[in-house]
Amino acid sequence: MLTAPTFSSVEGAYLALLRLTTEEAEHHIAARGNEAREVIGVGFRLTDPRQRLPYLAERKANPVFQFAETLWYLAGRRDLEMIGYYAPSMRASSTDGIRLGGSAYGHTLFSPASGTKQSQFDQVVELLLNEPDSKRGYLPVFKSKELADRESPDVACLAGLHLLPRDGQLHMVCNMRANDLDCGLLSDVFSFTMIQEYAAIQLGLELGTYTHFIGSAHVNDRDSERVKRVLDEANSRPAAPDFPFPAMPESTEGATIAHVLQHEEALRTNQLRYNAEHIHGLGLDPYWEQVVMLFELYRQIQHDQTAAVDPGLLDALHPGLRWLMERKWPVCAAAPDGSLR
Ligand SMILES: O=c1ccn([C@H]2C[C@H](O)[C@@H](COP(=O)(O)O)O2)c(=O)[nH]1
Repeated sequence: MLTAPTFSSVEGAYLALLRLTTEEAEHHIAARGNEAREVIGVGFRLTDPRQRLPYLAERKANPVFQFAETLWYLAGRRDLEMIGYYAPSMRASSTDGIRLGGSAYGHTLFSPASGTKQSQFDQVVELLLNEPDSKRGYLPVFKSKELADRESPDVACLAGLHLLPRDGQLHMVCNMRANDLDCGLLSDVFSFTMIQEYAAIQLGLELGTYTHFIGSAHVNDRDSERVKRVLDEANSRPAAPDFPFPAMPESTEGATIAHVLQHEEALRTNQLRYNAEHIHGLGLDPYWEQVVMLFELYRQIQHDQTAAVDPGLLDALHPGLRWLMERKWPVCAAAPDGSLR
């Protein structure tokens, strides 16, 4: 078979790549001081790109960051202020403490390029509405000018995203020059499949397959202990948790993203606090209400000195998101008096 191996969710692909790098690494590299085991030229296909979260207690995926990064991309942003609140480690990638560079993929994709009114994304959507069979719906992200600065801490790892409407479905092929399999892959696949689903809605198409190709697939040596624990968990658990991820509502458009981000900012800056009832009254689709609930829970974790988060919010959360929140932050798994439930 010459197409990439197929998986029904990102978790299967993630585990297969971790096993490959652990057992059959081709190279040992030390680029920019990061020692890593590497395999070159790998890929996989997801038949259901909505199944974009891994349910592995040892991995502790952070759904708050995943949605924050996706919205940051979809809004075409590159400010450190927003994304640094959810991922303090990204501060090190900014040269001026204000903006991100190559890794602000959304800025490249969703904000108008200089001298134009349309973003690359809007141009590709227009192209594909006119000629769905087109092979030109490519969104380049890595820029040749990034090669000029050898000291840059932030060079795009995403080479580009290719949108392919075929038989009523929107397929996407992603090309990455490099992917950190333990730290980068999961958040990249989450955000890129969200961009794919958003694009499918704008084109009036069903969601198709997602194919991911990587030039340098690697695991840093400093992460190898965690990778071992993740693989041990996957090998020893009786069954993988199964929490199907819902579809993005068809009403989703740029204004929806802007609306969710208004609430995001108010919560990030601790100007508002919500309970589940407030969130149900915001006029958002239940899908996007879930995202505001995640931001409110994160506000409680960051800004309130609380022994336990609001149990009403946890009860209103999608069971898969709740499962992840409880494993990521002990304060989400605590009873109101702070003891473990
Ligand atoms: O979206 C991203 C951005 C970065 N990385 C990882 C890949 C590399 O481990 C590192 C970038 O290092 P350089 O290749 O730029 O040295 O970050 C990803 O996996 N995904």
